[in-house]
Amino acid sequence: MQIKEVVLRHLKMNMKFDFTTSFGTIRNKEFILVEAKDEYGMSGWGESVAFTAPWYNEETLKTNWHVLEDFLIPSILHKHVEHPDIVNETLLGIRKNNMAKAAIEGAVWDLYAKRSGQPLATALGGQKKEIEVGISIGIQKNTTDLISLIEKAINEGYKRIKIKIKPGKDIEILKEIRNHFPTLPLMADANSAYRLDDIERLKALDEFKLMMIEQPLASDDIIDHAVLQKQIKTPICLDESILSYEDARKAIELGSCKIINIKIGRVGGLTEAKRIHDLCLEKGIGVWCGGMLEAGVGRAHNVALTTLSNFSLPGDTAASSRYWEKDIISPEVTVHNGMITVPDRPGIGYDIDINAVNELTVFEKVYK
Ligand SMILES: O=C(O)CCC(=O)c1ccccc1C(=O)O
Ligand SMILES: [Mg+2]
Repeated sequence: MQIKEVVLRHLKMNMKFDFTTSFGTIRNKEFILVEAKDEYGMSGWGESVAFTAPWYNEETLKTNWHVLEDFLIPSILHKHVEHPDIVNETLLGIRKNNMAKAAIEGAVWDLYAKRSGQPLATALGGQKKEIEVGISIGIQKNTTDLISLIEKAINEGYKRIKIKIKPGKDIEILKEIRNHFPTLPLMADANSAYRLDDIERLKALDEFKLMMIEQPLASDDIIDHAVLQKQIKTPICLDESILSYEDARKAIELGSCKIINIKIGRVGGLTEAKRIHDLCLEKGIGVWCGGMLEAGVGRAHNVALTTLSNFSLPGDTAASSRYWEKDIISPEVTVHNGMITVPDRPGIGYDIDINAVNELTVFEKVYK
């Protein structure tokens, strides 16, 4: 196929809630939507998960726009693209900037799947017809609020609950949660808020029988995590530290984690995400699909990826309606009893609500 035109749109969407993690509070969602058109005028869609501030990682909406406009779009525009697997290879001259790469690669994957008349999930090799999902709840002002949010999520059927923790907002809170919900599938995400010096505090979390603790130590670390894993019972799941297949290989070899949270944006696209998934399957490492508060396009990509066999743990892909009054896709992503039914139409399998997209777009630019 030939990519004849790419449209970048900067969208602003109101989120239903503020999302607080150990690194800060995300209030509203601004992101880049990528539309790639082929020689027949057919469109594929991708979404950048970079936020406006470089808190989670170093990328931002503006750095993504720059990298897309000046490097990534010129490197694929009017080129012959046999298969989306080669997109990242073609873009290899560019280091990191994984969220920018994933956004354009995702659009090409959607286009490829549509052209070949198959759902994106099938094009990726996924077999599941429905996927299990959990929910990620931010840090709350008080534990009473947190408990009631957890209760609501359980009643909605979510298969596991993830809470955000940091030093001082951990042991007491988890104790309270366990008092209310002794057997709840529960995990905690620290977003790099601890250091090895906090080891006693981290050991104290073992008694809560968490499914895992996500990214307790530094965002670029795999050495200290290996030291920590030997001293705590709770399985460590890495998020921020794993940017590629190579990172995953090294972390697994060192024993830095027992589980990996795969985020398409963080690893530079679906092709790399699939490679990491396959490696983890071979090495007996559990995987699940992380979330970045995505709008509909990114959410649809997460659904498709999660159909691969080794996504054996519930991910963070909650229903569209949890985040948005109205999503940019139709139908929206819905969750029943903690399950999402995988769409069986070609490509991402959800239509783009172009009126909604136009309403939410603050700036757009066409490249051809
Ligand atoms: O609901 C979601 O999309 C997942 C939310 C989440 O946990 C998260 C959201 C923003 C940035 C980082 C993370 C994370 O997984 O660490
Ligand atoms: Mg995380």
